[in-house]
Amino acid sequence: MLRFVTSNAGKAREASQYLPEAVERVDYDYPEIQSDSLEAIATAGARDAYREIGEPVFVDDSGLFIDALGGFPGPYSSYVDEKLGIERVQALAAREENDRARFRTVVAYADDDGVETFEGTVRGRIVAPRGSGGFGYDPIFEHRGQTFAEMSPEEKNAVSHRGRALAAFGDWLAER
Ligand SMILES: O=c1nc[nH]c2c1ncn2[C@H]1C[C@H](O)[C@@H](COP(=O)(O)OP(=O)(O)OP(=O)(O)O)O1
Ligand SMILES: [Mg+2]
Repeated sequence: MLRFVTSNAGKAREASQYLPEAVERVDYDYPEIQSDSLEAIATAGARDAYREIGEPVFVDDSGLFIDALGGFPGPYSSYVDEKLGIERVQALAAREENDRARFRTVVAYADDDGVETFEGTVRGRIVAPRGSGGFGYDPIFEHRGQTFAEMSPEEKNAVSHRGRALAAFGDWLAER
C-alpha cells in the first residue's frame, strides 16, 4: 500500500492508475517551501511528510507554466488559483500573442533510503474555460483540441503531466 500525502482530492483521484499498489490518501497539508523548483518543493515536502507520518509516502507538486508570462504562475499556481482564480489567469494570458503553456508535475517518494523524484510534462495552450471535469486549471488548458476538463480521467491521465510522472514512479516501484 502506498500513502499519497495531499490536500487535493483531484490529484488523489488520478493517482491510482499506473501504480502497482493500492493508494491511500493522507489528507495532511505539509508546509511547502518557497522555491522556483518543483523538485525542491516536492523533495522537502516528501521528507517532511515522511517524518510526520513515519511510513513511506509520496507527494505531488505541480504547476502551470505560461510561456508568454515567463512561466507564471509556475510553482505559485496554488496561491494564484486561490487569490486570482483561473479566469483572471486566462485573461492575463489572452493579452499575449503566444498562447503556449505547459503543466509539470514532480512526484517525490520518501522512505528510509531518502527521496526519489519523478517528473512529467505536457504542452498545450491557454484557452477560455471549457468543460466540467478535472480540477484546478483544467478548464483553461487545451491539449490537442480538448481542454483537460473536457476529457475523462483516463483520457487526461494518458497524456497529462501527472500521468507521466506516475508512470515513471510506477516503473521504478515495479523494478526495485
Ligand atoms: O492536473 C492538474 N490540472 C489542473 N490544475 C492542476 C493540476 N495539478 C495541479 N493543479 C493546480 C492545483 C493547484 O492550484 C496548483 C498546484 O499546486 P500544488 O501545491 O501542487 O497542489 P495543491 O496545493 O492543490 O495540493 P497539495 O496538498 O498536494 O499541495 O495547480
Ligand atoms: Mg500545495
